[in-house]
Amino acid sequence: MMEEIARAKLNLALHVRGREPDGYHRIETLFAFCEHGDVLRVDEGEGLSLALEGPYGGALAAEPDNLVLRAARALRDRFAVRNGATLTLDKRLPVASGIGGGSADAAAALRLLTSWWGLAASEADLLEIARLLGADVPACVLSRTARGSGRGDALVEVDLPGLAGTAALLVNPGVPVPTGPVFRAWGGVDGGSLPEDFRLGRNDLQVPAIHVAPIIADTLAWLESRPGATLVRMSGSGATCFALFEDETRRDAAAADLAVARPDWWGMATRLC
Ligand SMILES: C[C@@](CO)(OP(=O)(O)O)[C@H](O)COP(=O)(O)OP(=O)(O)OC[C@H]1O[C@@H](n2ccc(N)nc2=O)[C@H](O)[C@@H]1O
Ligand SMILES: Nc1ncnc2c1ncn2[C@@H]1O[C@H](COP(=O)(O)OP(=O)(O)O)[C@@H](O)[C@H]1O
Repeated sequence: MMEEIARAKLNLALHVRGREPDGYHRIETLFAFCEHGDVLRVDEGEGLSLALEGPYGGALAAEPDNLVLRAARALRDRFAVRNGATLTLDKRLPVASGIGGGSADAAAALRLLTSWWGLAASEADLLEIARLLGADVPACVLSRTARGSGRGDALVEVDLPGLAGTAALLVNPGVPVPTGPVFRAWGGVDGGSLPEDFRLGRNDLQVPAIHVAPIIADTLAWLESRPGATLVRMSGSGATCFALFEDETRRDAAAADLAVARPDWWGMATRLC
């Protein structure tokens, strides 16, 4: 048995620069990754199979073509693999929530099966396969801090001193928000490029996402009122919002408050990688 973590992805800032004729959007974003996420395990088996467990496994039970299996098949076909794999996904991240759960799972499958099958696949090979699976999947293959442009799949790794280890609290108000409709609700006005300091940036999908799911505004307001929060923003197309904290003590206090004040919301106390 081998296992791989599918780290939650955060967009520390996300600027939408324009809409392409094919309906996709040009974005500039800063990707960062959390210490925690879903967990994918592999064991021996005939053919490819996937079992789901964990708090959000049920939410994916009806998914006809899980991204994990799509990634596994793409890798198997590319490298003419004859062996099978029995996969188990411990789904801890809420589905369709702006933290790339599905993308991170697909990326974890590529990394895990490369080791499990002993393939001579380079990171560049995995990035190429990832691009076909979704705009966010290449960033999740790296799972390292990076600036993304184009569709979010042209990546440049960045080293931001002091970012690793930053205490963070992720909060989701329990409403699944599909990505396509949020991009389509974007107002079409280019607010300018992503500044070097992501704290001075924005998430341009915040306003359209609040339009789709108004409870996101309450989530942001709740996080903003937490002592010690230094930055509060929505991630991706929502609805998950995050707060970065001065220290873990105040992050933990906020997480404890959440469990009491909003027991029906999902929260994850973590640190940036
Ligand atoms: C918004 C972001 C920010 O990181 O994250 P999530 O909210 O999904 O986590 C990503 O751009 C999402 O990437 P991903 O979820 O892989 O998107 P895809 O499956 O490729 O596309 C889903 C839909 O989103 C829209 N889309 C996606 C990326 C992009 N640059 N422009 C778009 O317009 C398209 O309508 C597309 O049909
Ligand atoms: N392993 C998976 N985890 C989550 N979603 C998946 C998975 N496989 C397929 N999907 C589909 O992909 C959609 C987007 O998922 P996800 O990547 O979690 O969105 P987001 O990036 O906004 O969090 C889901 O609504 C679901 O239908």
